[in-house]
Amino acid sequence: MVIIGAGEAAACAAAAMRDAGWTGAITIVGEERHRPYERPPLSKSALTDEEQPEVRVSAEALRFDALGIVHKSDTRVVRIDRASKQIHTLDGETIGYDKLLLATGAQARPLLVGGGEYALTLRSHEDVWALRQFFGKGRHVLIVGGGLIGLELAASANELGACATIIENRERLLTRCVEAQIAETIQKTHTQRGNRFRFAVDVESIERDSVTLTNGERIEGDVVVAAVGAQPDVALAEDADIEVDNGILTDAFLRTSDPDIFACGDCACAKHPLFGDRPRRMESWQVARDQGALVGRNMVLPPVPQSAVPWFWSDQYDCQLQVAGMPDLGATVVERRLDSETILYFYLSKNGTLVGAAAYGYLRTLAKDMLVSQRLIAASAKPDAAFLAAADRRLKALLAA
Ligand SMILES: Cc1cc2nc3c(=O)[nH]c(=O)nc-3n(C[C@H](O)[C@H](O)[C@H](O)COP(=O)(O)OP(=O)(O)OC[C@H]3O[C@@H](n4cnc5c(N)ncnc54)[C@H](O)[C@@H]3O)c2cc1C
Repeated sequence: MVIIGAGEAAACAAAAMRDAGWTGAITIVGEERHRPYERPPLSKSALTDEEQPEVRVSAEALRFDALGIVHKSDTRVVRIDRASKQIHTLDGETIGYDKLLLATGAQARPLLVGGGEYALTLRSHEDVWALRQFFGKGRHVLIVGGGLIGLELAASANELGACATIIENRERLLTRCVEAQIAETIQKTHTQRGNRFRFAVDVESIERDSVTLTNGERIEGDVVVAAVGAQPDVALAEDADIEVDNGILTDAFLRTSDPDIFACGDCACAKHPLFGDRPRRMESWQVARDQGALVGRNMVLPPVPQSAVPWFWSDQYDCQLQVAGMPDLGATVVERRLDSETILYFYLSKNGTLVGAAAYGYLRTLAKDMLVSQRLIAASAKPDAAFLAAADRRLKALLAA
């Protein structure tokens, strides 16, 4: 078993292969110098903690030695030869495989405007080092992109006494993943703390310490950060003629168009039996873990399809955003107000099936309902909309129905 990429998904897959009974060799080849580590803290505690940030190694990677899993770090794979079932590394090494897993993740999307090279990005532990020096008291951080990473960066900058200006080319924040009401609340939280926004305008050009917008405005700051999304790392798959479309395409069992090659995590665009025929690519820690665990199992045992409900979160200040399932498949949206700060939306498909849920506010208030929502989505439940809306009625009762 060979795995390309040494992130969260790879670590879970390798451990799952052993858990499924595989006793042969497992080799993970990753270009970073660290053992697989958790990326979510990079935009949060790794920036705000006073101490120097340490790599937080994934739980499964701590078991590599005990499980007899070989991890080749600092090693970039440059080619897959499907005919001879071998991969080739930049150092000239050749490694043969019986089954191969692509867990190559994603890279921060660069800003393709004049001076785009001045903008810093955040994907790796090393990127945090570059950013930290600009996140102190009195600094002004210019963030291009009002998505989750951009907003978390703005919150972290703010917590350290800096001010952030977010430039977003859509009319509002988070158009892709949440209701306008949640986006407005998030924006308000930032504004109250002194962060600023520019909407519906693009960046024309960048200099080391300023951005010029397409409306002619020039904003000065200490650093420019590009937070304009991530692109799946599909180059190896494309070169090997494996099917790719916004990620490495897989069926619900996480098999690619080559029966001996699998894909999972941020690089994979996978079918999911709960959410129709269209394959979906998710950038989520939990999805990377769930898909890793499933694919590791499927590479050893008779395969079973994805069933875990996709889920992600974002922490900003003392609030959390959580999204489960596929809200974009919803035809009807039902609001459930949990308290003055915390709101939950349910997304029902045309036939009344619960396909998604999104909540924003205090974790302690929303956590239970979001857990139940995931279970209802997994069960393809068709809950009564009035029941969902009534915050005094316990969602758990719907599980028994
Ligand atoms: C700053 C940040 C904050 C985040 N916060 C959250 C959050 O709050 N909540 C949430 O749900 N998700 C969050 N995520 C997303 C989550 O971390 C990712 O979805 C998850 O890490 C994906 O894991 P992965 O293993 O698929 O890919 P990755 O973690 O990207 O790992 C892929 C690895 O493969 C390596 N690789 C690629 N190509 C090659 C090659 N040719 N040869 C060798 N190695 C190669 C890469 O260098 C990388 O180390 C965050 C991500 C970032 C970047």
